Amino acid sequence: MVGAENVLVDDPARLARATGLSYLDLVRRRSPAADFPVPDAVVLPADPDEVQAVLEICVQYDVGVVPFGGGTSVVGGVAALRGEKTSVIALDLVRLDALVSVDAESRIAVLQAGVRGPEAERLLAGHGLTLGHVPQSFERATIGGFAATRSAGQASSGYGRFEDMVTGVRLATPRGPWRLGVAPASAAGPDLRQLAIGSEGTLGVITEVALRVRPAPAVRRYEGYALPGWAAGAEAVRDLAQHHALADVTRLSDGDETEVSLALDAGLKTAALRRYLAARGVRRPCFLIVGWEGTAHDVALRRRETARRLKASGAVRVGKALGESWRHGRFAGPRQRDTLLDMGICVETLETAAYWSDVDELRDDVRAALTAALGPAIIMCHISHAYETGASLYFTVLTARDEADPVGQWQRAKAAACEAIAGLGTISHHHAVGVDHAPYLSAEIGSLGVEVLRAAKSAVDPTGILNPGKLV
Ligand SMILES: Cc1cc2nc3c(=O)[nH]c(=O)nc-3n(C[C@H](O)[C@H](O)[C@H](O)COP(=O)(O)OP(=O)(O)OC[C@H]3O[C@@H](n4cnc5c(N)ncnc54)[C@H](O)[C@@H]3O)c2cc1C
Repeated sequence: MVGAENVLVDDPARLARATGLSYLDLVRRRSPAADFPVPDAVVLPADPDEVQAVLEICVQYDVGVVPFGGGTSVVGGVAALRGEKTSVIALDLVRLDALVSVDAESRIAVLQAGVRGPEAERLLAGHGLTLGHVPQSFERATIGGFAATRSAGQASSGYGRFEDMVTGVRLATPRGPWRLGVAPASAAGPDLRQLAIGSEGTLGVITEVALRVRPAPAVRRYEGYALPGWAAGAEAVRDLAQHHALADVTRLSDGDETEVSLALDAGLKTAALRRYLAARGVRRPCFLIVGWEGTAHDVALRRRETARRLKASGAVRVGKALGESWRHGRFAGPRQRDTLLDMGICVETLETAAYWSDVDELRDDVRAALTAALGPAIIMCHISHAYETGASLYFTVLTARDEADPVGQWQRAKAAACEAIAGLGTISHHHAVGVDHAPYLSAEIGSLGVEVLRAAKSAVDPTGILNPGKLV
């Protein structure tokens, strides 16, 4: 049905689809014990009909199916868990790589699930359009993966989170095809698109996504500011968010993250910059990156208002070099992980979001929990997604790796952070639930919420073949 050449059973192909890209995935892959499950086969369908046909065969033979997009999950979302099944396949969507249609009048484009971030932008640019979804995993992650995980891109303040962009979704399910989304807004009961988005491959395989698109920006302007400390920085971002003055990219680093940027960014004249900031009363700076995209007129107008409000909040303008340096290095951070691992360092990230009234307490609690679990560690934090009501918090942690038990070391630290988060913030602002956050889901949505998700799953996937062991 998909052709023998599109069913792979060789070890390299199966191993390549066995894990995502979390620190634990990387550590396990490096370990000689290689202690992680591997799919029995990799199947590469070419289109939605082939995806549907593969699911029907998997129902018939009771085979588990792990949808695989870019494989950038950092929560165990693509782990080849079997659940109660004796066999499991990785269903790689990479061949679903087409721009299906463009409705320029409605500004909607339909993309197949396997299209990666850069290719989506390339295909849309041919029509003078952009999606504007640029997460840090942009280069590898796919349209289907973004939808399945409720992804948030770095320009979410301007373009919205991925779920804000989705106008419709097409799924293949064990019960048959399912299409959702016929109008820009609807009061026809609960919005079932929102059930599909974030379903992490447990309710169906997303084969196509209809997306709100925008004219490709004529101008991109990125610049940097410095705030005198975290509290002042968070207050400035809250002020922007609550006065509709956020730039498309709005990213506030805490003091520790700023110090690391200052130490590592060769493009910045650090000593001169420190003197300049100190002269303006900013001794321990927190950098704020702001970036606008759009027409020259729109960018100028919005930039003026953001700048006016930032000045009133005590921000000192650092200039274009800082903004551009961040923009050019925006995908580089994760590439350094292998080097750090080689040096015996444990390096991982985690994220959450909370209402403004809880943001500071949550940041303190997570830092304290990580410090108690890890001992000496560098713990950096930034806000990269801001809303009128609150903000995300993203932590980057570096510490000496416990060579005797590197997996246990991080699992204990992550559990401590999750315990600190539960009740105050969300267990995931954009990394999704997967395996790692599943134990904390009921604290957020209640045991009844988990039951509702399980009931939805048993309606569309009665024999439980889809992504065993994830989400619920
Ligand atoms: C370095 C790095 C940086 C990251 N930065 C960000 C960021 O800035 N913002 C952000 O939101 N996330 C980020 N992530 C997390 C990750 O990239 C996102 O979760 C992304 O949306 C996953 O897309 P993917 O195509 O790689 O999906 P995969 O990793 O392949 O899959 C993720 C989950 O979705 C399911 N799935 C995938 N495709 C489909 C489909 N077509 N139908 C149904 N289910 C499917 C999988 O089964 C799995 O459960 C980052 C990850 C890394 C490694």
